[in-house]
Amino acid sequence: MEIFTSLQKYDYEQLLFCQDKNSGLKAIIAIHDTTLGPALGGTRMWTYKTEDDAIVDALRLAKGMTYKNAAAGLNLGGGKTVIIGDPKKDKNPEMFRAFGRYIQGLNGRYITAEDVGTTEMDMDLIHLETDYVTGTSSYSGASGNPSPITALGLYHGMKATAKEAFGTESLEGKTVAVQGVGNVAYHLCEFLHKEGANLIVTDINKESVKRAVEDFGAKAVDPDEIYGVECDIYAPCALGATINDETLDKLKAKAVAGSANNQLMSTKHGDILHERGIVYAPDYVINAGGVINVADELVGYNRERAMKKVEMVYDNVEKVFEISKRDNIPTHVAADRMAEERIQSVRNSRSQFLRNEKHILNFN
Ligand SMILES: NC(=O)C1=CN([C@@H]2O[C@H](COP(=O)(O)OP(=O)(O)OC[C@H]3O[C@@H](n4cnc5c(N)ncnc54)[C@H](O)[C@@H]3O)[C@@H](O)[C@H]2O)C=CC1
Ligand SMILES: CC(C)CC(=O)C(=O)O
Repeated sequence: MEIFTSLQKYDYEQLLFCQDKNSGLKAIIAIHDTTLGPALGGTRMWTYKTEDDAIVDALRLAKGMTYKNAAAGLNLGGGKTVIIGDPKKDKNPEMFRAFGRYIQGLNGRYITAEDVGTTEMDMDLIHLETDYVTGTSSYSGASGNPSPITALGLYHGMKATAKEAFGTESLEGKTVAVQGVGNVAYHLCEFLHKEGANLIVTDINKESVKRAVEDFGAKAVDPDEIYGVECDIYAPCALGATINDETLDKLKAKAVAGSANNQLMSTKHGDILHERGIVYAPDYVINAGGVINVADELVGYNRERAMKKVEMVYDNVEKVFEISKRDNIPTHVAADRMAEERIQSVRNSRSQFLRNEKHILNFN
């Protein structure tokens, strides 16, 4: 891969490769843009087929965080880490401590949290080496695992999506097809079940499927079947790029609203959803609940205030639909416009993030 060509294409600031032989750490930290503030974004641990796949994932996820944080109104830039390895087999405490020291070396340009494959316990280990970590469990001002709060934001955003697609925000009697019932989607299913929605679920992990079937009366289907099921809303909550050439023609849903990052394989697929009249709630707008919650730690965590901000996911999703209709553009373009306008307005007055005594990180 031509690294600088890739960085220049979407204007990335920094890409770091962190290696620790002792613990087996192989981490890639991508910092996309710090115009709005320090880059905040989670750490994913995953078994990538190639190192290039890991780099591409880190880059795509970091850019998504820039847009997510901007669209959510946070004074934070975008970054993300991927650790190469199997989260079930390759973790050890020294690995996360070594990673924490690399984060500390960035002196606040990057702050981390959980993502797929990492847990509160991992964040606690990172915290032994640096304060630039959120979503920890046992420290004063910690907000814990963000997944249930991401689910809450997603639920609010799904209601805004239902209002746009069906004229009512009620999800009672609606059928939601959930792909991947992990940390976020399990809690989403709980909210949906309480409201009286019908659930169709799938996961490559049979235990997760069993739990959703037993706890919420969900109907289970095989992973490949989820795209073609009769449903009102398709909720992609596993990994990215599941809206692609192959799956689009199978989709029967009238709306797409899920937690996964980078749901569209390419922007072309967002255009096709728009042309077909399928209401798409842009991923980084609807899944911002978790980052909104952990960001509150940076100003002294207050759960009540954080929950109020997470409710705003409804308004943000609604705003995207309004821009989309006003300008007659697909919703993914509308969301990008909303985020880019905010970044540009700040960029006009200052450029890269520079820590100063007025900044959010200097809260005491
Ligand atoms: N955890 C959080 O607070 C946030 C998560 N996200 C995104 O939401 C998505 C889900 O995150 P988590 O629930 O934390 O992760 P998770 O790892 O707990 O859940 C993902 C689930 O998807 C399943 N899965 C993977 N590939 C699959 C496939 N091909 N078909 C069906 N199931 C499959 C996994 O077995 C797992 O149960 C990820 O894309 C993540 O980046 C976004 C914002 C915040
Ligand atoms: C704190 C995390 C929930 C942030 C993140 O990495 C994400 O929203 O994807």
